[in-house]
Amino acid sequence: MLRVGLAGLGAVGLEVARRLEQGIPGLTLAAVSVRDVSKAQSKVAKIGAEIPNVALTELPQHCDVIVEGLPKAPFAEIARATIYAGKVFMPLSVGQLLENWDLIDRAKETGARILVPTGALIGLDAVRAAAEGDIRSVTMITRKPPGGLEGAPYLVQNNISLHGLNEAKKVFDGSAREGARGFPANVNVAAALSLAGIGPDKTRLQIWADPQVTRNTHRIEVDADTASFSMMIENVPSVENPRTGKITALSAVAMLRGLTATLKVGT
Ligand SMILES: NC(=O)C1=CN([C@@H]2O[C@H](COP(=O)(O)OP(=O)(O)OC[C@H]3O[C@@H](n4cnc5c(N)ncnc54)[C@H](O)[C@@H]3O)[C@@H](O)[C@H]2O)C=CC1
Ligand SMILES: O=C([O-])CC(=O)C(=O)O
Repeated sequence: MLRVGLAGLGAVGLEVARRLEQGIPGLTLAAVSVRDVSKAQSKVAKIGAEIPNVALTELPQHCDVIVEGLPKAPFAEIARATIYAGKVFMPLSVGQLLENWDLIDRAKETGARILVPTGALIGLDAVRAAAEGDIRSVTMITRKPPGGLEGAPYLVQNNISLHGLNEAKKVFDGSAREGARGFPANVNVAAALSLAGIGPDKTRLQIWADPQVTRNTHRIEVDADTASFSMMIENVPSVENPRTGKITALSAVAMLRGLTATLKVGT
């Protein structure tokens, strides 16, 4: 049995916990790290009892694989602990991976692996395949309801107000790296896309605050020597955190399932 640990039990962690508790062959939920154990227990009864709640830095001692579903601030703590312990690290806060890039070299030394799920996105298999050839450009255009973008550091720093918006407004146009830094709770998908393709500085990103959309929408356009393709996903917001598409947690579940599956489909 592969022992899975969950860092954070919000929209992503909670759904992964529920799915693991329902049963995934070859995987067991071994430990969690949450701040409010009684709240977690009200959602998944075994937490705090059969499933221990431990400090972030201790989680890797109990597990083989850690799924990270935290806000930006505690990311580095669990990422470092997992990678230093030589375990498998599955981050959802992918933008923070760009901010802690030394971890890749550290993982090479310790034997840790960093597996980034497709998350709230689409088609990273095609982007990775195209990257084996020559990709000329990758552009992502994200549209979110204004409320989902409120409070983003880039908006605050640039005095961009979304109050009373009644038509779509482009609030960012730049690289995936700058976008992930300025909107850490919104475009982890752009960071993942950039890592699958041509990197965070060459991947272009636009972010629109759009009062007409109710779903977080990401459109990707790729131009490569092997193919040109465009893809779009409209994410149903999760109940626990409307900024996070429901599919995000399920992408992590699908990746976990692939760790032990006999038949694995997709790149
Ligand atoms: N890669 C992707 O495609 C996507 C990534 N995300 C990112 O994934 C991450 C998780 O997203 P959600 O589950 O929606 O976030 P969330 O806000 O619903 O949950 C985060 C949880 O972490 C807990 N937490 C905070 N500090 C903690 C600490 N020190 N120790 C233990 N727990 C702590 C909070 O109490 C909360 O329950 C976020 O960074 C989000 O931006 C979200 C959507 C898509
Ligand atoms: O759920 C989404 O559509 C994307 C998202 O929040 C992120 O990438 O951080």
